Amino acid sequence: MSQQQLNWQRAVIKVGSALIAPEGNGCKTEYLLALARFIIQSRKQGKEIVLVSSGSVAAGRNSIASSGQTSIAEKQAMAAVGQTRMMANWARLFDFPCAQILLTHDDLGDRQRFLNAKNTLRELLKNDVLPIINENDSVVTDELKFGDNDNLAALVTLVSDADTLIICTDVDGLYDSDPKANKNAKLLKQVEHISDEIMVLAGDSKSLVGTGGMQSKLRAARKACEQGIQTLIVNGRNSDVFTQLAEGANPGTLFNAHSSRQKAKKNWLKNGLKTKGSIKVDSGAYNALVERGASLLPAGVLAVEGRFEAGYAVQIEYHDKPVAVGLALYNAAEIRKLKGQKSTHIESILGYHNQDVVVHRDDLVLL
Ligand SMILES: Nc1ncnc2c1ncn2[C@@H]1O[C@H](COP(=O)(O)OP(=O)(O)O)[C@@H](O)[C@H]1O
Ligand SMILES: N[C@@H](CCC(=O)OP(=O)(O)O)C(=O)O
Repeated sequence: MSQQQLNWQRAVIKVGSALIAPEGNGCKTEYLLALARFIIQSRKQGKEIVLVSSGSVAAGRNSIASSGQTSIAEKQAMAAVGQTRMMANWARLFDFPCAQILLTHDDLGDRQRFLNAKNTLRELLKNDVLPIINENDSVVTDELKFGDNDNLAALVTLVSDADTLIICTDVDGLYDSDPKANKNAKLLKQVEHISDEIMVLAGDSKSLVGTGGMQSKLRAARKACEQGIQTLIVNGRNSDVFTQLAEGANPGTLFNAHSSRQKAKKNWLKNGLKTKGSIKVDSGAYNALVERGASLLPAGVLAVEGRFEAGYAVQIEYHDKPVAVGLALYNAAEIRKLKGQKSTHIESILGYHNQDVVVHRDDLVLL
């Protein structure tokens, strides 16, 4: 076992169909109890968790007639039945509320919807609700698909601003070859860098009900690690895994983040999204951002330059010097109207009220 103590504050936990519906036709709680205990315990310690749960198709399979190969329409109908069952299965394990979010690729590609998903998650976590996310299987077509929930989970770490991704599956982690095909396969405890040599270790076999296989888990891990998010692949069928996770140990394969979260976020905000304008702030706002790591309130805004929509990256300037980049929660014209105003006046000025702040501290990095 690795000696490295795991440190995390907000994790996305991805649970594969193999754990929700191990026989491929209907939900079970057998493999979810230890994970649920871990979630409850972690939340009590003040940590935050977002679940990405597969299993809707497998959970609904026994209610939709299908002869031979299942058609897309049949699968989508299975997902429609199974999604509510899967949610009910989770909800009975917790005495706090669970919330369902169903996403398509299109949702996260659109700035406004990306921002809405971000804001919703933030509110849910603030209210101690457990968000449970799946792909909106009943409506997606191939072009709009994430493809698999490992990929979806990697994107959700970005939307939810998590620091850790934990992928729970039915094997102990990444082996040097498929453990189901080779009984001498060796488990890799830690991977510093997901190189092409590491990528080819994953075979293309899947569990009875899985979609992505190990290859998609490695692609997801690589995506997350590049964004500064450490990733673990663990065996969710083994209850001892969650005892170890709770102790800060690595019970599977740990993929180290390639850079710091802050550095990756800065790169994403500056280069990935490209800043579209700037917001000039007063000394009070400057001090709040720099010294207290606070969000930017409308009261501290002096001027706005450029044209941008909500969800775009903007530069924040003090005395004409760039001090931070962040995601704007309102568009340029709206922020012009809000400049110097109290947050309590947002509703009367704009006619609606989304957030109290113009840029949230979670979506802001200092330069
Ligand atoms: N190198 C490897 N190490 C571990 N598992 C592998 C490897 N290559 C292929 N696999 C297969 O990947 C499967 C897990 O993927 P998948 O069936 O999609 O699970 P899930 O339903 O949890 O997403 C394992 O059951 C295993 O057979
Ligand atoms: N969205 C689909 C699962 C897709 C998927 O990637 O499944 P899995 O490989 O079991 O994580 C469902 O809920 O059935």
